[in-house]
Amino acid sequence: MAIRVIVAGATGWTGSAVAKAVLAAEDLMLAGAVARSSAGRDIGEALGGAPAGVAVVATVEEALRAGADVLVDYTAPQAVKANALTAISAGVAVVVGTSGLSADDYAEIDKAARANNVGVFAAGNYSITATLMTKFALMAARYVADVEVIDYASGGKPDTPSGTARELAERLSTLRKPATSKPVSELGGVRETRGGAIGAVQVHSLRLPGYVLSCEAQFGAPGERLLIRHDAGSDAAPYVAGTLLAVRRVRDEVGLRRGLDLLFD
Ligand SMILES: NC(=O)C1=CN([C@@H]2O[C@H](COP(=O)(O)OP(=O)(O)OC[C@H]3O[C@@H](n4cnc5c(N)ncnc54)[C@H](OP(=O)(O)O)[C@@H]3O)[C@@H](O)[C@H]2O)C=CC1
Ligand SMILES: O=C(O)C1=N[C@H](C(=O)O)C[C@H](O)C1
Repeated sequence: MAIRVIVAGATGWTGSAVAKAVLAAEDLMLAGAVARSSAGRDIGEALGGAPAGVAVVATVEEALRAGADVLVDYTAPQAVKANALTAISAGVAVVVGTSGLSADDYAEIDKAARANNVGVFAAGNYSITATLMTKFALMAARYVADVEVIDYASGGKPDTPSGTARELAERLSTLRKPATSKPVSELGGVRETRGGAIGAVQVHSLRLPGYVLSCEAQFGAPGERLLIRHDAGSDAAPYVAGTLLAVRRVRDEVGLRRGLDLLFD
C-alpha cells in the first residue's frame, strides 16, 4: 500500500520539488498539501501542472483530517515545531526539512515522538554531497582537534546558523577534543567576532547576496589547514532523493533520528 504523505510548504522552493516527486512516485501518495496563500487551489495546478485531486489547505491540522502516514515539513523556522508536534500527537511520523530548530526543540520533539510511539527523522541537509561533507568532517575530527564551522547564505535567510551548520557543529561537538585557541570568555575586544558556540564548536554565519547556502568545516593544525566544504546551487533537486528516502524509512523506528548519513549505511 502506498505511503500517504502530507507536504507542508508544498508551494515553496523545496516543498514544491518534494510534492512533485511524491506525486510521481508509485509507492507514495500525496495525501495533503499545506500552504497558506494557495489554500483552496488544487496542488497540481498551483505548481503549474495538471490537477492532482488534492486541495491545498492552510494548516497541518486540516491536512491531517484526511488521514496520513508521514508529514514532510519544508515551511519556516517559526512554523515547523508546532507542525511536527501536531502530527506526532495524531500518530503521524514526521520528516523535518525546515531549519531553525535547536537541540532543546529536538529533545522536546523526541520526547513527544516516544510518548506517541511515532518516528521522526530530521536532517540539516538532505543533499547527498552535503551529507558527505558532514561525514568527512566527522572523520577528520577524530584526528584534528581544532575545528570551526563557517556558514554562508543569502541575505534573506531568516534563521542563523543554517540547519546544515547547526547539525554539523552539534555532531562535531560529540567528538571534539579540547581546542588549542584561547577560550572566547578570556578574549578582549568584540567577542561576537569569534562567532557563536553550538555545543563545543564556534560557528560563524555570513549573510550576503551571491550565496545560496555553503557550509564549511575548517580544521587547523600547526603549519597546515584542512577545508571541507559544501556549496549548494540554486536548484532544490538535491534535497528530494534524501527527503523521500527519509519518508520511506521514518516509520521503521520510534523517536527522533538526525542526519541523513544514518540512512546511508
Ligand atoms: N534540510 C534540508 O536539506 C533543507 C532545508 N531547507 C529549509 O526548509 C525551509 C523552507 O525553505 P524554502 O523551501 O526555501 O522556503 P520557501 O519560503 O520557498 O517555502 C516555504 C513554504 O512553506 C509555506 N509556509 C510558510 N510558512 C508557513 C506556515 N506558517 N504555515 C503553513 N505553510 C507555511 C509557504 O507558503 P505560504 O507562505 O503561502 O504559507 C511555502 O509553501 C527553510 O527553513 C530552509 O532552510 C531548505 C532546503 C533544504
Ligand atoms: O534556506 C535554504 O535555502 C537552505 N537551508 C538549509 C539550511 O538551513 O541548512 C539547507 C539548504 O541548502 C538550503
